[in-house]
Amino acid sequence: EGWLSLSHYKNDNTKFPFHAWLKSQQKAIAQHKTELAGIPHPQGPYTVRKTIADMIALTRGVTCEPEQIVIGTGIHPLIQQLMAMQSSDKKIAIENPGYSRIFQILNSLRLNVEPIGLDKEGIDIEEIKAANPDFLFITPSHQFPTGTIMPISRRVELLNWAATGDNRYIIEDDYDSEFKYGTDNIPSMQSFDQNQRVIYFGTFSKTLLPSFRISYMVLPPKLLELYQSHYSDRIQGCSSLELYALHYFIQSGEYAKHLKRMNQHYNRKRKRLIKALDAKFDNSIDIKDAPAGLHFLAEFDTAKTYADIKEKATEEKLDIYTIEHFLLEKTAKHTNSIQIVIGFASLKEEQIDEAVERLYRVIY
Ligand SMILES: Cc1ncc(COP(=O)(O)O)c(CN[C@H](CF)CCC(=O)O)c1O
Repeated sequence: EGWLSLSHYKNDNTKFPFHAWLKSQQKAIAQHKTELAGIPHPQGPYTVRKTIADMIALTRGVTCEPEQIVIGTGIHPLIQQLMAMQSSDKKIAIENPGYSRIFQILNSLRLNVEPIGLDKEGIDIEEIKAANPDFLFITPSHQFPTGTIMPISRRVELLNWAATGDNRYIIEDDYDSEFKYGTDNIPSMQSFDQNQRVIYFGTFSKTLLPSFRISYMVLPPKLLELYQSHYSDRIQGCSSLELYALHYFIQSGEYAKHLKRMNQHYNRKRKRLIKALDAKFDNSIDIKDAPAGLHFLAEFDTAKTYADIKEKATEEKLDIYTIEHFLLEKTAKHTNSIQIVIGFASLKEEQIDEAVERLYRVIY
């Protein structure tokens, strides 16, 4: 039989309301033929930015004007724009383990990038102070990939750190923050930043579909000025048809309805998967179960190496990513356990038992 996926890459497309999206696209065409005939504002159509600004104010406490929002075709091009307008002597710190793709991109821009370790509350503040970076790239809402939800105390410490240096910025990557299961939804760091030091990043990849390529950043006023002087002749990358469709999808309440449905759906699947894993692996598994997002980290007692695991996973046709995919310095020290990032979004509920069986055969 075919492959099963425990990858964190894919969403569950069986639940996407394609009909509702189609209706939003039809509305976009009916109402915006003039705009569709031209090229959009470099940051994306104002109407769409206003809708996003209103939404994140409500859901994440982000305070911003539509003028501060820059829409882009993913976090990668947005980060590239942000960093390309900085002088090349800037230093960026990034969580390790963390989002290795961003790490690669920042390195390819020949920037000074420094991996920073984590403690149980998230990124290590002592290491940050020692590194003294100009930018700090973090995922406080659900640390990628360990899942840690950064407590408010650590967030305040980081905001104080940012405020006590000139031109220090925190890049808050709030991906998959829309998915919380039974735990309170801590507002964004941007919402309690008093010194305009937080650059807020959001994406529709996790809540809609990653192939839509619709993401955005919220720039503090000073960086917005720099952006507008650098990129006034830039052309927005996203399709205006899709952006206006997004606008109607949100305005019609379909987006909120979809989020509610997906939270319930993912929570049910997550609980069932964890139950099946605990039953099969008994006490040889330690699940770092942060009740958030579309994946969690699990540690397994085994003498196997990461190379063995990868090879066996291919044999078993099980799509999984070990912690190695997220280590920025690619040195997974060999101990008597291995860590795997388990994504549950694309797995169907009826496939859970089979996936757990295969995982067991991969590890033992
Ligand atoms: C930490 C993090 N912040 C943002 C995104 C959203 O990016 P975009 O779709 O461009 O808006 C992702 C999505 N990451 C991809 C799918 F999971 C790739 C994962 C990998 O490279 O391991 C992510 O992990």
